[in-house]
Amino acid sequence: MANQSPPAVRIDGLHKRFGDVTALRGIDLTVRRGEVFGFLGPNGAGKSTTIDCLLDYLRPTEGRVEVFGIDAQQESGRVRQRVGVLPDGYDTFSEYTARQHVEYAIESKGADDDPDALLDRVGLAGDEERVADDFSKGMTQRLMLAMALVGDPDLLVLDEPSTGLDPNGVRLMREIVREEAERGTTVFFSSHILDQVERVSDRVGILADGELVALDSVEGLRGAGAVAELTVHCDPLPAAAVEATAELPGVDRANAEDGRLSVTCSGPAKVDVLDAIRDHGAGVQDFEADTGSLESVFASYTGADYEAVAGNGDGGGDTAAAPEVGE
Ligand SMILES: Nc1ncnc2c1ncn2[C@@H]1O[C@H](COP(=O)(O)OP(=O)(O)OP(=O)(O)O)[C@@H](O)[C@H]1O
Repeated sequence: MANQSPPAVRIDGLHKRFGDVTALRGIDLTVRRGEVFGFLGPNGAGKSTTIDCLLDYLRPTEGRVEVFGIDAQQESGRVRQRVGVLPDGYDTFSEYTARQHVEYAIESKGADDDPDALLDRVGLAGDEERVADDFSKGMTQRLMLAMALVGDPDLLVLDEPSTGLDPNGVRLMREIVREEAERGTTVFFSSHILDQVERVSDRVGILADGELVALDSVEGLRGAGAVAELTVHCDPLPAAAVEATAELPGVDRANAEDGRLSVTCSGPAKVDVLDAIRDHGAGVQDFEADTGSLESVFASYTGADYEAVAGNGDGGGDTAAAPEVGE
């Protein structure tokens, strides 16, 4: 073999136009083997279009996509053999039962999975004989996930996987992503649900208006883009320390009250703040840092209002709640 380990996904100069609409404006992206990659962006940013080019459901206007070193357009059959897909929007075969759907996926891939075990894994034990047409949206999403897992794929592509899921379904989806990642599966999933992305991703790419505007770990993005709120408990707290802090680059605000210094600053300025306080004679007893959520990063890169995006009625369940703020 010429190359032992090409990345899971390599996207070079991907452009896609639909008539007058430019959906992708030159995406360059590499997804490493074994990582969980969250593809984040507001509605219409181009997430599904990118995924559709990766699976050869759409042909790029320009650019190239490779999956495990295989050209996604020239050899889409080979690519699909190694990929499990949960599409954004789906058509079930109305007269087929859940088990028949999974059996169909097993047959198409030439795999030998146990359909009932897969249905059990996605929480559909007991529903094997039911006709998929009778399924709720969330149950259909679970069924599609079972089909995506057929054949133990090397790459799982999940387009808006939380759509229609209740909080338990969202949690299950997260657990399955983690389990798959632990087994070495690469997971590429798109979402505008920040909480979902934040909890499971090794790295995140933010897409806005057809361009990749940020690419980093969740922590890296927070550090680079977010505002930090520091509360530093000091004894003593000399006025000089407060003044010096207020004048630091990256600091917006510094207020002292009852031996507590509250500072609003850019993420990277946090360390300078603590140094300056100590250098000016303050005795730092304790501090708390709220380093901001991915919400603020998302908003700063995309200009999108997270609340508007999260509350767009796609049934994100508990995911629509504000993300947990890290240390
Ligand atoms: N078949 C099509 N014909 C015309 N325009 C299209 C087509 N498919 C997508 N687009 C446009 O391309 C842009 C990107 O759409 P895409 O579906 O990739 O966004 P997305 O990030 O997946 O959005 P969402 O979060 O709403 O699913 C949008 O402006 C969309 O209207």
